[in-house]
Amino acid sequence: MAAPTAPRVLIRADGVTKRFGSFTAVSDVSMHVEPGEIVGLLGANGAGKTTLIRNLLGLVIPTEGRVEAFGRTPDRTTRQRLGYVPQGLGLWGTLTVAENISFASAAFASDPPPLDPALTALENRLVAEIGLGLQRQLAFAIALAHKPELLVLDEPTSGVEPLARARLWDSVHEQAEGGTGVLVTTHYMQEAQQCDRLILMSRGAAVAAGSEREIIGDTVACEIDTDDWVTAFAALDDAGLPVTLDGRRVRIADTPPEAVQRALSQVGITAEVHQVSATLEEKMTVIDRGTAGK
Ligand SMILES: Nc1ncnc2c1ncn2[C@@H]1O[C@H](COP(=O)(O)OP(=O)(O)OP(=O)(O)O)[C@@H](O)[C@H]1O
Repeated sequence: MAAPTAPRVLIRADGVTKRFGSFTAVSDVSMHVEPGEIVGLLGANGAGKTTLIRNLLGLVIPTEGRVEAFGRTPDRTTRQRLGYVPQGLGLWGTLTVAENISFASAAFASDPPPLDPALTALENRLVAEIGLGLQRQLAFAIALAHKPELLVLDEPTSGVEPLARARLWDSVHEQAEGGTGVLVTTHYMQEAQQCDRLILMSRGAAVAAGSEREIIGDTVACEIDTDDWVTAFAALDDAGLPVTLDGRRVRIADTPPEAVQRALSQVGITAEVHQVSATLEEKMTVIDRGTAGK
């Protein structure tokens, strides 16, 4: 019987560290993306997501470790096989919509992408003069025009209104269903559910990986039932506990109920405290607190 073949890896980082002077922006990160999967790179601002992507694309050279795109060191030929939408979108503001498309089609030897009628109507307008939402749509259409095997999207939904955000995720899923691998960064933890696999970054390091469920593991949070949620929140915050608000419900991750009750009793609040599974956001807070000062 033939040995099973290893899944084809589109892009891979192996022990990648990137330093800028004495500052370590990415610390010993290993990860990969396979065809047809959506891998989410999650982390707060400054966690190192963009720097990792820039290493993977060959735009900066790792200080240590190795990156591979389509089985080789990233270069101009590997760039032809991927679609990249950077945070700044990578469009030419002083060229028209049509000129941006021609430029990209010439660079990638591809046909012009099909455009939404709203964009077609603005073909002769300078990109700098059209709204950010349409600019994002254009950047996305251009990134897909040459039918990339891998799509790399850096914060594609940042500042995007909810409907456009949902449409964008639909397009991402459509690409993945067609076999394209997707690497997407976001600092919106709610978007984790859109991904097949997550990598959490904190202060340059990949601190957790897996599905949302796997990453949360058995971390729990306390939920407090009280009408005086303002006082409760302030008291728990003053006690240095990782307190968050879910609507008007006060939650504290990774803290024993007794410690919560103690902090509440200091301000004269007696409330029921239930333990529930932590959210991904809470898990991230717990991890961030754990890595603070390291
Ligand atoms: N060229 C550079 N020189 C010095 N420091 C840099 C450089 N590029 C990035 N950094 C620093 O590296 C850290 C990680 O930045 P990076 O942009 O990778 O984070 P991020 O997770 O993508 O966050 P954001 O969502 O805000 O872009 C930041 O502290 C940033 O200031």
